[in-house]
Amino acid sequence: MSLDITQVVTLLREHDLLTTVNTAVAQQTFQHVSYNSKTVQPATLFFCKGNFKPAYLTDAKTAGATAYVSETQYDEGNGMTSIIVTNIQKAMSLLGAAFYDYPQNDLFIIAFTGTKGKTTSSYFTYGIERTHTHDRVALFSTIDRIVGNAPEDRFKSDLTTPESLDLFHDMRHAVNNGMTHLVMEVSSQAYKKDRVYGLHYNVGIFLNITPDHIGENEHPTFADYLHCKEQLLVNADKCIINAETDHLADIYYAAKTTTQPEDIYLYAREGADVSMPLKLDVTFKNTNETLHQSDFQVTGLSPKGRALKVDGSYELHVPGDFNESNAVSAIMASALSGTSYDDARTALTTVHVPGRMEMVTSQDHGTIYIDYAHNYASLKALLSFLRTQTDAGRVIVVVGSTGNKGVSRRQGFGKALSEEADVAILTTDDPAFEDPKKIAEEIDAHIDHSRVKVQYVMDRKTAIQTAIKMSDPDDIVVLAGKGEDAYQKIKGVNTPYATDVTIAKQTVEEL
Ligand SMILES: CC(=O)N[C@H]1[C@@H](OP(=O)(O)OP(=O)(O)OC[C@H]2O[C@@H](n3ccc(=O)[nH]c3=O)[C@H](O)[C@@H]2O)O[C@H](CO)[C@@H](O)[C@@H]1O[C@H](C)C(=O)N[C@@H](C)C(=O)N[C@H](CCC(=O)O)C(=O)O
Ligand SMILES: Nc1ncnc2c1ncn2[C@@H]1O[C@H](COP(=O)(O)OP(=O)(O)OP(=O)(O)O)[C@@H](O)[C@H]1O
Repeated sequence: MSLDITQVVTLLREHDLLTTVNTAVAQQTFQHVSYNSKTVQPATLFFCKGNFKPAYLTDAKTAGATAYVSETQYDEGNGMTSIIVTNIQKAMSLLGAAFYDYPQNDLFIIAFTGTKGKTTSSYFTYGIERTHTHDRVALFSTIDRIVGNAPEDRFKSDLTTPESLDLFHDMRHAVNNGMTHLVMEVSSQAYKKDRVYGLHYNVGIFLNITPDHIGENEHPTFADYLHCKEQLLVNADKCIINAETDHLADIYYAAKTTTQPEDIYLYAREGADVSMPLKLDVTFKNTNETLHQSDFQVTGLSPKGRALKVDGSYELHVPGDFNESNAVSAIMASALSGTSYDDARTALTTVHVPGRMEMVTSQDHGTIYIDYAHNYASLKALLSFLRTQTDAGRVIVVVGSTGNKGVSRRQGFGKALSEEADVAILTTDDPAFEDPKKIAEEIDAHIDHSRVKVQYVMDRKTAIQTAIKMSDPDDIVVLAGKGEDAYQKIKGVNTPYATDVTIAKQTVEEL
């Protein structure tokens, strides 16, 4: 892979991003691109972005960077080619795609956004596409990034949607590994930070939106959050929208700005209250639901919905009524890539999503669910589903909340616990630089104590043990918020943590 200075300048000019360019030498070719001085090699085009310090440019130059792209001119860059732009994130995304030779052109890309269900729906789609493509599908999710089928092609993600240079690097890697399809999650931050600027998807899916990710370092307002999420549809050839989402009209019109109505698909559960007079294309209904499994029936309603050929019954071994809706989005998205009903039906029976609705059973105590629910909407959806499945026992929830972000979640947890839980064991999540006890007290301030018994057990492992030990066989114990996280973010350090599933299993074994 390489990029020469003429291509850089042309591309930036075409997109009206170039302010000035001062070339150090006439002909310059870049063999590497980087936004981190620690990874710079000779002949690197270096990007100065974010909370950047000029000293990083000195480091980059010393390591062999020959040019830098930046919104500001730096003395530290004297002797290098300086490429000054109006928007570094957009420039980085465009140049990243060009450097890696537009790998997106060789991939059928299915992209999900939504406040909740992105990871789950992406795993469902990945499972279906694995069957359909005979294992030639990549996955960029919050949990894992999978760029091939060898063990070394699978690694943990640091962000839901990677920084643009990493994104295009990994796409190229996937294409070189023979991948033909990509399933990816696109966070609202990805649009806020232009990590996916210029990227188009074959299919874009909008799952739902509820207030979240609003605050310092995220979105200033809900309107900004909604706008960022809608950009996924604006950049998709075909759009699938969950018609049960809040703000449907706004979302539909965003899709319509660039996509013909014939290519916009709406789905909803049978009997759902759809808030605008639009015709559904696909509907679904539950036919059998237990704590372990969901059976549901999908029906095409409109001519284009029927043309997807997704009609029929499906079996999902990831419980939760909300997961039926996630599965329908995956079925429709895969159908648009040419997947057959049989492939989708077969794949969904075996699909597993790490840290989502994981179940651990015990003999003399309750059934334990480990789930990534970490805001009001998800905890409410999770607990109300579990509540409908248990007539006798109590719902015991172990939960904390993150520090220095998503502060509104604390109130949301208090509300969801008041509405659906019997016992809340307040504990530590990822406290960052905050005191976890104070976070727990903030959750507690929103709990209705006439309905919910509250305990504080700040060590998460002890909290889990306490919850399991206090449970009776017909109780349900929910370990919420961390999914399969193997760390706790404490004072800027990812402190190793055994995972909720491991601790739950160990506790059960030791009982
Ligand atoms: C607010 C935000 O978007 N921050 C992201 C951003 O940070 P940044 O550009 O300021 O980078 P930085 O780490 O402060 O460093 C500044 C620059 O100096 C460079 N540097 C640094 C040290 C050095 O020695 N040399 C050097 O060159 C860094 O490589 C970087 O380019 O770029 C970094 C990668 O380059 C990201 O890790 C970081 O995400 C932060 C950690 C984060 O957690 N963001 C969250 C809010 C996020 O994006 N979440 C969404 C999911 C939530 C949702 O659904 O919306 C996601 O997609 O994951
Ligand atoms: N469609 C849905 N509606 C409401 N809640 C959901 C839905 N799907 C999943 N959930 C709940 O949200 C939790 C997180 O799900 P998932 O990881 O799939 O969402 P996500 O959009 O990737 O979340 P995040 O942005 O927080 O990573 C699940 O563990 C489950 O409790």
